[in-house]
Amino acid sequence: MTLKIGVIGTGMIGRDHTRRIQQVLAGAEVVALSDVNLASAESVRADLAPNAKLYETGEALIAAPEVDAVLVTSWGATHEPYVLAAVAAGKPVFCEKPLATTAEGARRIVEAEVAHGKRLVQVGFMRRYDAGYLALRQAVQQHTGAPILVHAAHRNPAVPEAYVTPMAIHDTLIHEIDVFRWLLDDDYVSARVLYPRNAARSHSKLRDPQVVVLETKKGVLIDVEIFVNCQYGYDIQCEVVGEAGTARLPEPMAVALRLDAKRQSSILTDWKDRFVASYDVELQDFIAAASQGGATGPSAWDGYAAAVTSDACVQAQESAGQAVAIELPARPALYE
Ligand SMILES: NC(=O)C1=CN([C@@H]2O[C@H](COP(=O)(O)OP(=O)(O)OC[C@H]3O[C@@H](n4cnc5c(N)ncnc54)[C@H](O)[C@@H]3O)[C@@H](O)[C@H]2O)C=CC1
Ligand SMILES: O=C1[C@@H](O)[C@H](O)[C@@H](O)[C@H](O)[C@H]1O
Repeated sequence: MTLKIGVIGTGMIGRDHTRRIQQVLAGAEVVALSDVNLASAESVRADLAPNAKLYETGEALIAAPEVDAVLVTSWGATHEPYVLAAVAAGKPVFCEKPLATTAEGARRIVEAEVAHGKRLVQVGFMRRYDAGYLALRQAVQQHTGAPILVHAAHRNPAVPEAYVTPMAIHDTLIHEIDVFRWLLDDDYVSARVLYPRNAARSHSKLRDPQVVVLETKKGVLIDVEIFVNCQYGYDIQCEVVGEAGTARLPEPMAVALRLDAKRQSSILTDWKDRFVASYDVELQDFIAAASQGGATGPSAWDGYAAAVTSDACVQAQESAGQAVAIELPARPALYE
């Protein structure tokens, strides 16, 4: 069976996911496209999916009889209504992060899915599929002993002028928020945010870098540096300190050069290249589960937990170093 997918939002990642479905992955085909900017959908159709039908609205695409499953890759604030519409239609839906821009919005999706009685939603937390993070998790489970500390960094070379302080949480830290719950099999109890002086390349609406300190239920302390104008590259770092030893996220493969009296190797600059294989595996996983009418991988509950945590982190950004409590209600049985 070929899974017939409709894509809502054909910008940077919608285009890239369409490319992987059409050219890299097996078992699926993009049959429908929609974007508020129809010219963008038209261009993706011309370049990648000539047989796809264009829809003026995401709602019409979700309702279309030829669409078996939906990809939501539009702007974050538009995700919630599309995911709710897909769940109401009983269609599996892959939603890029964030699941919703507020915890209440994500909670509404959890409630709709629980009422439906079966998982339909996968959230685009692709790091869970990254070979490096999978190896790190195995090392933590088998070798380091119980984790005590995590030191991490999320560095982007540069961001556009429109990127402001809370986006460091909603847009960027959200990946760490999810991956550390998964890596440590734990949940958060509090968040703090600390600021050094602003980097010279920043501006009045962006505190950069910043350090987020998360504490977990099991007592692990996690410090994450977010530095989105670090200039030198796209650099994701993570070290877990356990009772018996430490484990570090592997560096992406890079040729080791000895040249001009220096040892050197390149650092990536684009998140698309850093996680290219993980995006492939997460979407192949979606195709497999959606072909059976369901969903797997990062769930709506994970999207909700991330939204609750990111709301607390944004509050902590405004609380001058004070800890902000993080509390989740009981996890519904659907997500056990
Ligand atoms: N997992 C990951 O590593 C990444 C995830 N993302 C997430 O993917 C989403 C899209 O990001 P980008 O592709 O970078 O943004 P983008 O701005 O390049 O593309 C978004 C597209 O959505 C369209 N759009 C906006 N509102 C819409 C609506 N109501 N209905 C239909 N289309 C609408 C826009 O016209 C645009 O073409 C965001 O939620 C972002 O956080 C983005 C980059 C990486
Ligand atoms: O999701 C992503 C972007 O939206 C975000 O802006 C970047 O900071 C992240 O590294 C990337 O993975």
